Amino acid sequence: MAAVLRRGASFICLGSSQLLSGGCKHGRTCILPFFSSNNRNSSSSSKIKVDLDSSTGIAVVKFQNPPVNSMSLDFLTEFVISLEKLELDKSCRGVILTSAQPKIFSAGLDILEMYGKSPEHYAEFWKSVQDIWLKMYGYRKMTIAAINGFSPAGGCLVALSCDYRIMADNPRYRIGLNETQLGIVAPFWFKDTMVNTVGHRTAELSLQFGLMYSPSDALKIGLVDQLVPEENVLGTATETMTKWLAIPDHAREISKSMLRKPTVDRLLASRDADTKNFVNFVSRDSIQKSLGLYLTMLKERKE
Ligand SMILES: CCCCC/C=C\CCCC/C=C/C(=O)SCCNC(=O)CCNC(=O)[C@H](O)C(C)(C)COP(=O)(O)OP(=O)(O)OC[C@H]1O[C@@H](n2cnc3c(N)ncnc32)[C@H](O)[C@@H]1OP(=O)(O)O
Repeated sequence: MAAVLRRGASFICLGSSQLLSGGCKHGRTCILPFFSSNNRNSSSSSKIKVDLDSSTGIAVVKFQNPPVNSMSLDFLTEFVISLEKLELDKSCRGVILTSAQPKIFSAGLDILEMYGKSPEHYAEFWKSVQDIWLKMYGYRKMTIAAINGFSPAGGCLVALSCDYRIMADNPRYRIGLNETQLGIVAPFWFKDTMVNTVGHRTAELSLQFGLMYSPSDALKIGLVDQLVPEENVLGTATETMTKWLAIPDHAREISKSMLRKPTVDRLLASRDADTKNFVNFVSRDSIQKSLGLYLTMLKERKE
């Protein structure tokens, strides 16, 4: 039985029951939107903060999973629920993704979810990674990534899945699909997303070397669309979204679907095989060893 708390106009539901929200179907703790009296609807689960301005139709979704916004199973579950709710909300026309953490957009998939766990856990985790990509790449509403920090691997994939990317022009930041540097392999749908954005030859170099690009190099290869001073990232994203929203929604949405559906369909046609492939791959001793060494390297860097 779920514990349901009512706090003013907001509901919080805890547990696996779905008494109040279609969004709680994943059986995890979730918090329903808090409706205020003005045009802003905010909701804040533990890892994702949503702020929807229904007068403009623009929602800002902030990652708040310290220290580095790594995408754990819980993070991905909350993220997909938030996007589902916004997709169903008629007052929302566009979504900006950004980070509440300084200097980091997202450190990518949580490596601890792929290290030292059971095959069942790997399968559950991988399905949630597939879910977020399928949701984002096929998202009906306009999406902008406001990339205000480092964005390796899964963080880069999330940005690539948006319709437009604005990055902070800070030469210390990096973005890219660096999987091979960890001794792992970006699956075919990560690769497809990269190829669709930067072209085949650049993707060949990028994926094989596991290249991480500075903002100016990322702009050169078309991995991001625009660089702005760090303090202007969210403001520019909001202005840009307003321009895109001048296009009639149905026309933009159908155009996006024509371009992206074949890529989405490739994964939909082979989800189970892709999951099995991931579980077999990540369970190998050699891959576990690589991930263990990488985690140690991350820790030792600080000492
Ligand atoms: C053909 C078959 C194919 C089948 C498929 C097979 C394989 C699947 C591939 C799966 C695709 C994988 C995608 C991914 O996203 S893998 C993750 C890649 N991410 C990274 O490489 C980023 C690693 N992190 C960093 O580079 C840095 O942390 C940073 C983001 C630049 C931030 O640096 P800094 O501010 O200095 O923070 P720290 O390094 O000190 O980190 C703070 C703590 O956070 C831990 N951490 C960092 N990143 C991760 C992560 N991704 N997952 C889990 N934990 C992470 C770090 O260890 C620190 O922990 P501590 O405080 O306990 O020491």
